[in-house]
Amino acid sequence: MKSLKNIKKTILSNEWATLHRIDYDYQFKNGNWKRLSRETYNRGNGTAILLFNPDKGTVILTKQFRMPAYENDKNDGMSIEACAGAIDNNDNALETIIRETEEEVGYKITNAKQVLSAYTSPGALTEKMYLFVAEYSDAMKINEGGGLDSEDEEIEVIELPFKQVIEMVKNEEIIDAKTIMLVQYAQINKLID
Ligand SMILES: Nc1nc2c(ncn2[C@@H]2O[C@H](COP(=O)(O)OP(=O)(O)O[C@H]3O[C@H](CO)[C@@H](O)[C@H](O)[C@@H]3O)[C@@H](O)[C@H]2O)c(=O)[nH]1
Ligand SMILES: [Mg+2]
Repeated sequence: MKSLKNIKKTILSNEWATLHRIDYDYQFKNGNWKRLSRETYNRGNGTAILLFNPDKGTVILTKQFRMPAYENDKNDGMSIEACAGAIDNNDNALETIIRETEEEVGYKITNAKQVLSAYTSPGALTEKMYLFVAEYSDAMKINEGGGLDSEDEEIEVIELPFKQVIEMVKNEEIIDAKTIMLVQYAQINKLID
């Protein structure tokens, strides 16, 4: 454990999620102590899943408007991503991703496997993401997906050849980190030929 003491947390904002300022004494390798301050944004942990069909050579992705991406790029703000959802307080990652898969893309899966976990932005976010893969088939489709109206979600479900998705990562049409990690996991582990 790093040498840390006198940790003081102050809430700067507490609406949808919580932004803290954390002040702490930190000991450098040379033995000197210094009081430092970092802001941390806490919206809980998250899950994402790459659904793949080895017979068809396809994967299921989503497309939706993301305000933070719009704010940064000032283009249309549309983001192509693996199906993903935040983990509610009393749920675990597996329960969450099964529910999100049903709500967002309309597939009932039973075989999700966690393959990676990742801090998505450890300099600013407390969020750790649990990344899954699962095989899907047309028979598992139980609704249209699209997300919850009650949460104002408007999610387009897209089924694409995996080869095309690899090109979309290369040409930067897909620039969402969790999605790139999952696509590259699938490539490295040859989930689809
Ligand atoms: N009012 C309000 N609603 C919000 C806010 N932020 C998110 N929401 C809403 O909360 C819901 C969250 O949907 P989820 O499907 O659970 O999460 P997500 O937005 O897909 O996020 C997933 O991917 C993120 C990006 O990679 C991850 O950060 C996150 O943990 C999760 O895995 C969405 O309806 C979204 O519009 C906010 O600041 N204010
Ligand atoms: Mg989502």
